[in-house]
Amino acid sequence: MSASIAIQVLPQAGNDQELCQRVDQVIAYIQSTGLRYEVGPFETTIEGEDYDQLMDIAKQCQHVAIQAGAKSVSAYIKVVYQPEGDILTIDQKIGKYQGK
Ligand SMILES: Cc1ncc(C[n+]2csc(CCO)c2C)c(N)n1
Repeated sequence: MSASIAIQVLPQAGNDQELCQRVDQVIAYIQSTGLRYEVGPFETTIEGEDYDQLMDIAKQCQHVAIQAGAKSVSAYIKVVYQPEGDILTIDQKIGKYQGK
């Protein structure tokens, strides 16, 4: 595995329900990419072999939040990248905590 990103998207919203609806649309977009991902209460982690693809997905998440009705959106993004492709995977990091 070459890269992983964790992205927290915070769309502007009038209440928690609106916030959740907008974050849900961002997560649906992430699901549609077909990459391995893990949703958490603060952020979603995505991993893949193509660093540029992951960065494009991170960018597109902002557009999806705006399309979902947010007037503005903040995002906090963490990145791990290793061109040789030997990073720890999501499963290697947290599988042991999920009873896998
Ligand atoms: C990309 C991204 N993934 C997860 C969260 C955390 N989060 C906030 S609200 C919510 C539930 C939506 O129904 C979740 C999972 C986030 N902020 N941004």
